[in-house]
Formats: sequence, C-alpha cells, structure tokens
Amino acid sequence: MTAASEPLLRVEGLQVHFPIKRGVFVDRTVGHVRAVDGVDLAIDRGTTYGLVGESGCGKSTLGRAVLRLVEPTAGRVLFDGTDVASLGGEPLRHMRRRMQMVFQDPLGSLDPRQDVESLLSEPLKAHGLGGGKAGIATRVRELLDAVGLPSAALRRYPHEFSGGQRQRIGIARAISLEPDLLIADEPVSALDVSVQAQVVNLLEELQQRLGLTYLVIAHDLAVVRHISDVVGVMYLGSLVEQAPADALYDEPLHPYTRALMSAVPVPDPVVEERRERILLAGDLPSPADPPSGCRFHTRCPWRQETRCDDEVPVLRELAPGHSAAPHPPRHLVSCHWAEEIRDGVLRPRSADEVAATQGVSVRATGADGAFETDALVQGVDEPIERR
Ligand SMILES: Nc1ncnc2c1ncn2[C@@H]1O[C@H](COP(=O)(O)OP(=O)(O)OP(=O)(O)O)[C@@H](O)[C@H]1O
Repeated sequence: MTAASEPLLRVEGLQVHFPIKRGVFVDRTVGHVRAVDGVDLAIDRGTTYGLVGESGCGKSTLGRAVLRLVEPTAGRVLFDGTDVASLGGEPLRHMRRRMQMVFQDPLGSLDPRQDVESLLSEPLKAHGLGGGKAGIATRVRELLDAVGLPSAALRRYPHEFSGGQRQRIGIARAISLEPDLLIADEPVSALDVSVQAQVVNLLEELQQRLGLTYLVIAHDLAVVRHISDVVGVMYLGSLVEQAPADALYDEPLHPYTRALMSAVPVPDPVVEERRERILLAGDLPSPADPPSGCRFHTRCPWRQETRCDDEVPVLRELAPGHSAAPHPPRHLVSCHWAEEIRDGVLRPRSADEVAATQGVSVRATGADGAFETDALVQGVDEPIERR
C-alpha cells in the first residue's frame, strides 16, 4: 500500500478508561468509566468519517484521545503512519498543528477579550507562520474570506456575532495552520436550523478546496448522512456498526442502529404514517458497569438468551461471517444475529416485553430524545439535501 492510499488516521484497539476516585483523605480508585472501550477505525485522506451515538457513548472522548488531549489507556492512534503516543516536544507540537478541532460552542472556545484579527493571528504567531506582520495580516484576510466573513469583522469581538458567524470564526481559526485533519465535535448542533446547512456546506466546500479529512462527531443523523463518506455508530464505548453512509442508512443491520434510524421522521407524509418506531427499553447503562456479553442486550428487542448475555460479538462483515479489519470501509456489524434479523428469521420483542424482563420502563429511542426531532429532515428553512 502506498503512503497516499494509507488512511490519514488509524485508530487501533483504542481504550480510554477514567478512574472513579473516592475517599476524603486518600484517593482510592473504586472503578473505571470505560468511555472508549476498544475502537478500531480508519479515515482515508480527503474523506469524512461521521461518528454517531447517544450522549455519553464516548464520541467526544474518542476525538480527544486522537488529539492526545486525553491519554489512551490502551491502543494506538496512528496519524499519517506515526504513533501519536511516541511523540513529544517539537514533533508533538507539529503533529498537533496538523490536527485541529472545531467545537460545538464557538463562544466557549473563543476568548471574548480578543477581536477577530487577534483571534486569527494568534495561532499563526504562536507557530511562527505567516511571514511577519504584513504576511499575517494578509493571511487573516484570506481566512475571513475563506469562511465567508467580510473584512469589517476584524475589529469586532465574538459576542457581536450570530452563532453561525461565530462558528465561521471557529472554523477559520481551525484551518489557519493548514491542518490535514479536522475533528468537528457537534459542529452545528448549537446553531439554528436555518444556519446549520450553511455551516455544513462551508465545511464541505473547505474540504474540497483544501483537501481536508474530517472526523465529524454528531448526534443528528441527517447531518451525518449528508456530510459523511463512512459512518460509525457507537454504543457504550464501542463501535456497533460501521459502513459507507448510504449502505448504513439504506440497510442498518445492528438493532441499535435500526432503533436510531427508526426515530428519524421521514418527509413524505405517506411513508411517515407507516413508519415503524423501534422503542428501546430502559436508559443507557452506566459505562462504569457495562452489561456482559453484547452491551446492547439489556435493551435489544432481538436478544437471544443466553448467547447475547454471555458472548461479546465481534465487529464483522455479514456472511461469510468472519471478523474483518476496518479498512477499506465495508459494512461491519457487531451482532450475533445480524443475518437472522436482516432476513426476518428472528422477530423483535416489543419494548414492553423487553422492559418487563429487565424490570425497567420504556424510553423513546435516543435517551436524550436527540434522535426524535430532526428538523433538517423535515425540511425547515434550508433543508440539507439527502443523498
Ligand atoms: N474527564 C472525565 N472523567 C471521568 N469521566 C469522563 C470524563 N470525560 C468523559 N467521561 C465520561 O465518559 C463517558 C463518555 O463521555 P463522552 O463525553 O465521550 O460521550 P459523548 O458520546 O461524546 O457524549 P456527549 O455527546 O454528551 O458529549 C460519559 O459517561 C462521561 O461521563
């Protein structure tokens, strides 16, 4: 495999466990939150990997571990072929320049006391880029232009902008050091629906123009489908399904993915009328004490005793049924019964039945309700075209 065809980012067996401390005088570790618990993924250059899942399933922690903002407990992050953990000092600084983050809330990530000129020139100065005062001023204007803001914005402060404009400033800052990889953590979820599409379009335009690679973390399935080449679905720290975006949305294989998809309203009223909702029983279990076997078994309508309770399913391709590497992107799923569910051989139990066996109540899909109201799909203001 040539260097160019090698994925820009490879994550191998990544685990991030946070210690749970107790004690007044002596810190005792009484357990661990398994925020990320064995994730493999790869992102090709110039493509977008969308990571979806309920709040608390470990998406942000994974993004932070890639940037080495948190130290992995186990596993490797290979960026452009280099193990990120092996770097220190100047090489680490250089690598960090090549990976940048776009945050959900630009107001929280932009210093309110700095005007836009200073916000955009600061990273250039810190890295000795831009070639002196005049060079930096030119580069700052180019950055503003690239994100569609007028040069009049230079003297203004973050609070003087709308949410969408602030996100444009955040994006300008993220691309200022000419990175290769952008990790965008919920980049549009804090924005009005009417401006979400504009920011998504800007990200796509910049990707094409600058050859950027994206890891987009989001709970909005319409945004993820629109922007992603490959989508990974996370549940309790692990990937339960991964596939090229169209394949995943056309035929979700994992019961959890099916439940997430079934919660998205369809714009066609006739289809919407017939849409079958898969309700899940109970809340997301604690990542400090995840269920045995398949982690989804406590909520799964297709659970089969006792295999699902005892045996951890591997992320695999459907028949011939062997485990597979995550690259090149294929449709992978971690469910013992994916073929039987796909072929309708196994019938789902109702959420009430699942709840009765677990002694819990029935919840709408997406514990935070995030998957229930998807205004973009409903076509409000500026709908994102579905592929
Ligand atoms: N620094 C930390 N110390 C202890 N636990 C943490 C820390 N950061 C995250 N967690 C826990 O790890 C789990 C995964 O959190 P994470 O923020 O990665 O999930 P997420 O899917 O991104 O959710 P959200 O969309 O709400 O941010 C959660 O249970 C969270 O409480």
